[in-house]
Amino acid sequence: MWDMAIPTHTLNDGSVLPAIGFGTYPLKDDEAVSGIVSAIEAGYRLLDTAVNYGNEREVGEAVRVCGLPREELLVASKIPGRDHEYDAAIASVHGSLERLGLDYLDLHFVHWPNPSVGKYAEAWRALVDLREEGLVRSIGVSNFTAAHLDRVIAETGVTPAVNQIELHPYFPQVEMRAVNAERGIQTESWSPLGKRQAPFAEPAVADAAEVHGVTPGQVILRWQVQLGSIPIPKSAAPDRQRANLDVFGFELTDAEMSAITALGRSDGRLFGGDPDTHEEM
Ligand SMILES: NC(=O)C1=CN([C@@H]2O[C@H](COP(=O)(O)OP(=O)(O)OC[C@H]3O[C@@H](n4cnc5c(N)ncnc54)[C@H](OP(=O)(O)O)[C@@H]3O)[C@@H](O)[C@H]2O)C=CC1
Ligand SMILES: O=C(O)C(=O)[C@@H](O)[C@H](O)C(=O)CO
Repeated sequence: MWDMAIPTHTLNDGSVLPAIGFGTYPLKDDEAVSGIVSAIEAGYRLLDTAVNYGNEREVGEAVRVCGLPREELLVASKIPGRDHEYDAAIASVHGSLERLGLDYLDLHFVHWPNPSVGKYAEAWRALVDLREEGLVRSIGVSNFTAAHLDRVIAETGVTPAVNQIELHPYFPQVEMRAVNAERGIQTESWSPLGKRQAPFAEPAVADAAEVHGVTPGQVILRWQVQLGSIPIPKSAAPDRQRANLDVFGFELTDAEMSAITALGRSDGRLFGGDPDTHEEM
């Protein structure tokens, strides 16, 4: 599908995702279109957006002007918390398609469970039906715990293909990665570099960077790849976009992997986004 030497993961529905994707938040307007086009030129094929990022139009525009056929790109978006009721969720996905200017999505997520509202299983049922219709190729969830996953599986008999969760060295998600793997769900990592609090100076990261002759960012993304999760780093800068993709030419040792995972801490979440309590409408 894509010509670069990027490994792939086959999902539980048979679809294939590249081992790394491109995060588009908070890119907007012209910076978003040019930034996404340069990411595609660098070799990214999986583009991650959401209704709440307010940039679906820009993502669609980048897909149209980048010069690649639509089918070589994988576009993912997300249903916001305010649209969890079944009909609203269906309308939300149609709205995403309209803003993107696309006739199908490759992947669509329930963005957050918002358990106090308690309707995430309705949004999931809507995605199951939209996949049947062919409007969405693969369906996933984001920020779901084991209990949220088990509820949607029990209610629909359909297991999400992907669970996109916060995952970076300060929050390595050992337990949730196992929860996903036990259910045959592919993990994706949001804020894979740790956003602006990136742990680039941590000795576990900096020392590995020196040993392998790469940057700290590349070490963290390689750690993500070796964990088996799909990171979706965001960068507006073409040089960092290229560097972030260039993580398939070296391998971290078991000791280096463990030392980075050991940076995890109980208060490691970036903004306290605990899926059991965080409300994102
Ligand atoms: N499902 C969910 O709830 C969530 C999903 N997401 C998704 O995850 C994506 C990525 O997460 P995000 O929060 O952006 O965090 P990232 O961990 O991807 O970090 C992005 C930040 O790091 C900088 N950066 C990128 N590459 C490098 C590098 N090699 N060296 C130094 N700095 C670098 C970027 O700046 P610059 O642009 O200047 O390079 C930017 O400030 C989002 O874009 C979004 O698609 C994010 C949060 C929640
Ligand atoms: O970016 C996303 O996908 C989110 O879900 C937001 O929570 C985002 O990370 C944010 O705005 C954090 O303050």
